[in-house]
Amino acid sequence: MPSLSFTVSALAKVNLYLGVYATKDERGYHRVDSIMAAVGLGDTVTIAPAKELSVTMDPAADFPMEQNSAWRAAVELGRVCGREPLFDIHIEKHIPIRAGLGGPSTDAAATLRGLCAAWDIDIHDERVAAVARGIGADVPFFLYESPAYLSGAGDVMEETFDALEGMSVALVRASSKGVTAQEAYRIFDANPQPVAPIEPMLEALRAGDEQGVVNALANNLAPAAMSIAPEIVDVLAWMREQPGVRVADVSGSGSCCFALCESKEAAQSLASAASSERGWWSCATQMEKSGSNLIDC
Ligand SMILES: C[C@](O)(CO)[C@H](O)COP(=O)(O)OP(=O)(O)OC[C@H]1O[C@@H](n2ccc(N)nc2=O)[C@H](O)[C@@H]1O
Ligand SMILES: Nc1ncnc2c1ncn2[C@@H]1O[C@H](COP(=O)(O)OP(=O)(O)OP(=O)(O)O)[C@@H](O)[C@H]1O
Repeated sequence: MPSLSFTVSALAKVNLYLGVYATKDERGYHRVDSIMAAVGLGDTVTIAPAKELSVTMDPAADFPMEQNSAWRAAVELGRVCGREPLFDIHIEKHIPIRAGLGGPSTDAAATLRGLCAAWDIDIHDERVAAVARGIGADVPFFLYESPAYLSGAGDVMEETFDALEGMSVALVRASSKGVTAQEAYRIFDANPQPVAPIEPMLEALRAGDEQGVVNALANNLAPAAMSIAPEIVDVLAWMREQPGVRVADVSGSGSCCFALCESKEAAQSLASAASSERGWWSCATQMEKSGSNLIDC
């Protein structure tokens, strides 16, 4: 039995740029260009040695543990590395689901990070990247620095940027059942949307130009998310009117929206007003340098 326990922070992401194309790969996944940034809202994943594998969540999951992204990541990494994943994995959930914030994906990436530490495997080993991609398109992002540009199905690392750390962000999600990525891509196929040019966002990130990032924010999956969860339209209109908001958009497939704010205070006031005036889930946070981090071992 391995001897060490690990605690890993599993942060959420927002998409600063999402360009979905109608073309698909052999799995039926759309070709996308995705630029994601980690934010300070996160789950906490604790991994402790045990006699057999188990995954628990707080609040408790309403689905079998074998379907948990963390379980799938542990089993698959064990298989490719010839190890038995004998761990209790416990996830303290804070990231809302069906929100486009990458919750299940970051939990899987945090599990991979913890198991790599336990088994002394380089997190950037090609086997780990392949396992990550097999669990979900967003998983590889959480193994690298943030922000990052990924191509392919949104799972092939192209470039990371030394930019935006600490930038204030507010997250708002109207209460509803949310949107799954699968549903959003299905609606996109029925009505494909044009892709915004990616170069202005890449140039802004390379230059560390915050205003350039604000100007280049784009997501052509947002109309699909809005048709599934029409309350997004109301949330975004409201956010864009709030003081200190530089820009606001849908994160990935939604239904969570995010605003890049002028200050920490602006993000905090927006989040409190969203909850107190509108009854929406909200969070004031900031951009972080990496989507998953070992915080204790
Ligand atoms: C919307 C985004 O979150 C933007 O970052 C991602 O593209 C989705 O990433 P994800 O939730 O990790 O996606 P997965 O769990 O791998 O896939 C869920 C479903 O989304 C669709 N999917 C996902 C990614 C992609 N490039 N094309 C797709 O068509 C597929 O129907 C897939 O069955
Ligand atoms: N660790 C996990 N945390 C939460 N949900 C999980 C986890 N593992 C598997 N799931 C399943 O994933 C479903 C949510 O998937 P979905 O792709 O809609 O997530 P999301 O939060 O929108 O993330 P993304 O931004 O990556 O699309 C849950 O209803 C649950 O059945």
